[in-house]
Amino acid sequence: MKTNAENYQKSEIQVKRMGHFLGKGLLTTHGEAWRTQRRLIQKGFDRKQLDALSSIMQESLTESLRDFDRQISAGPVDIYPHLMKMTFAMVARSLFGAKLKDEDIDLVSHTICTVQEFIVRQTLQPYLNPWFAASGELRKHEEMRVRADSILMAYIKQRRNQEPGHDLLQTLMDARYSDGDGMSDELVLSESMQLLVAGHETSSNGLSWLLYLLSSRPDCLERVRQEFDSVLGEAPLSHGDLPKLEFTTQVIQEGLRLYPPFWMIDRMAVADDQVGDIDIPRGSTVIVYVYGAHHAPAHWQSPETFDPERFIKGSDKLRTPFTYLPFGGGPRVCIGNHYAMLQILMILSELLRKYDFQLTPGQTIEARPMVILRPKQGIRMTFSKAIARDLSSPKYHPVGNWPEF
Ligand code: HEM
Repeated sequence: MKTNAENYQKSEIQVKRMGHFLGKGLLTTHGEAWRTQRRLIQKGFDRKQLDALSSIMQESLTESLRDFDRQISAGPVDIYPHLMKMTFAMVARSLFGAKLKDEDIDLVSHTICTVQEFIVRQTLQPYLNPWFAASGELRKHEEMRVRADSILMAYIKQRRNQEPGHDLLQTLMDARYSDGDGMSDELVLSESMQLLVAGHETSSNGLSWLLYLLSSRPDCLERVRQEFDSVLGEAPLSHGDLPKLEFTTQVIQEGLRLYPPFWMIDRMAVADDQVGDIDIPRGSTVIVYVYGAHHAPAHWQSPETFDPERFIKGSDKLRTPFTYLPFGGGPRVCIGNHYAMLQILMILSELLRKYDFQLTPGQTIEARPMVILRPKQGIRMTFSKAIARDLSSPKYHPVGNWPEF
């Protein structure tokens, strides 16, 4: 991932299969083309830009919570699809601006989900590819993509004739190559689509596991609530609040350790190589087993225990490099990692402010390692309006009585 990273390119599923539907962009290119794009797009995720995006994100969240409020009043819900809807709307509006219409968000989200599932089928059952082509399955998915493209392209064309926005679309449009040229509309579109794909099910997945973990740890949940109360008071969260939310950040880091959304990262060796005493012939698929590294007893004390304190400030200096890598590592480390942390903290702060929540009893929660580490049968929870809490009465599990995971 770092040493000799150039020798390990993205695997066929990403470059060939995803590239067929998504065109060229950060996820599907490598070499000089990738490096140039990465440099330009990175600006969209710097501190100044995240400050500017905070208000669009907050606006989107307020809108999503209205819908969520209606859903939870009818009884227990599987939080997974709800959080996915919430985070996707947020990423989509961070890209295309607060005015992006709900129906357009829904159509693009549905397209991405359906096309992604199709790509997985193409990869797991490659012998069916001739049939997919002959039966019209392939064309059906291509047409879906064309429809989603045309919707997003209309926003891009419109923006070319409008006042500049404070969103990621503007960053993509304003970016300039060394010769002074900007990206074509087609490239802006495929980079936008790739950011939507990459940000689609990642933060929501992390958040779902986090709520599950917190529902079993009232002591941690209470500390998180107290930290939000003391840092934010009644105000909405903005990017500048992040360094003050130390414990909550540790809780999120520990959640991403136990349940890394990207449980593995795949690469293909371009040329022969050797790592330690292992020969890696050209063409080998190499899997970076993120889940394994995060749960290895050699690197983590009681690895299955939920213990946010292991991420106490400065602890990373004592850790063996690359034993904690929820966002990957090296030059292709997640470009949206700071955005994702902001997004998770923002949603968590509002959910805790508005609701108390409990895990619905009697369900088995299991992880299912698909492209992302999904909960196999979802995670059902009951939400009720948060009541004023009496913090003086010690009603929670004492530290030391924590359940194991
Ligand atoms: C908790 C949330 C997230 C997690 C755990 C996560 C994890 C990752 C990982 C592990 C990689 C590296 C993949 C590889 O090396 O093959 C990656 C890459 C990437 N992520 Fe994220 N991600 C998250 C959220 C996001 C969000 C919200 C966005 C965009 C808005 C995003 C955009 C990207 C992009 C564009 C890449 C490819 C970067 C490149 O190859 O240069 N991610 N992510």
